Amino acid sequence: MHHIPSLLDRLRGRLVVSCQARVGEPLHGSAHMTAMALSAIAGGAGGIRCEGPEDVRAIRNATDLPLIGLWKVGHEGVYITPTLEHAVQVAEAGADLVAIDATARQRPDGRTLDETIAALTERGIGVMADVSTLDEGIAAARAGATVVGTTLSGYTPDTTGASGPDVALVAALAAAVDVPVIAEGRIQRPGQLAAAFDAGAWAVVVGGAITRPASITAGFVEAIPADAGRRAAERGRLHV
Ligand SMILES: CC(=O)N[C@H](C=O)[C@@H](O)[C@H](O)[C@H](O)COP(=O)(O)O
Repeated sequence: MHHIPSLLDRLRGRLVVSCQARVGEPLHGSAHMTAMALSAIAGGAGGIRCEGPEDVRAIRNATDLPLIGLWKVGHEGVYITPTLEHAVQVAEAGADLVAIDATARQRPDGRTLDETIAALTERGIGVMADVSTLDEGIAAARAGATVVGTTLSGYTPDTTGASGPDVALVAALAAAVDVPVIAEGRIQRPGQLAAAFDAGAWAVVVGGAITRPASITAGFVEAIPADAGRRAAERGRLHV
């Protein structure tokens, strides 16, 4: 764990960009995600969050900046790095911190969160605890998590329905735990990132607003007025 203090120092006050594309998305694949990561770094990102051992390995080969790795298995329940074995493989692929689901839900390998965090820290692997509530963050910090992130707020049965980022959770965690708090989830605009830092975030992770061109495009498309086509035609500039 000797590298952890300097790693945290390198993340302090920085933007981490999450570069992820699921199977079936046009940008899926390590070459695309490495290009995405390098683009984010060119823009000033201080770290990268990425998914799956292949992408972690590829991006590790492309940068020395801090890497937060995870492994998504499925879409429901505990799907962010669900087992100890997944976490170890993400670390072996080159992640500096491994993000794991740190909610109070039952884990598929039968290990408790405490056992999982203990087994990782014994191996010298730093843990980002992805939580959805204050209580989960406190429990994860107590169990020895290296950092706590708000990643899962809005994505559990008890916390669904949120629209913007959970800045209140960032503030509550920052007041309650003595490990760094990472703000993550639904940060769409620079002002929201600033608000997360003001609330006490150590670092801020932004994903989709930077790295998901399909949803960025959809946001613009949704803004097209319903009568835009008709009004344009009425202006009579059709050369047909
Ligand atoms: C809930 C979940 O599965 N979150 C995932 C965690 O890695 C990613 O799908 C998100 O993109 C990431 O957390 C960044 O958030 P946003 O893309 O909203 O900036």
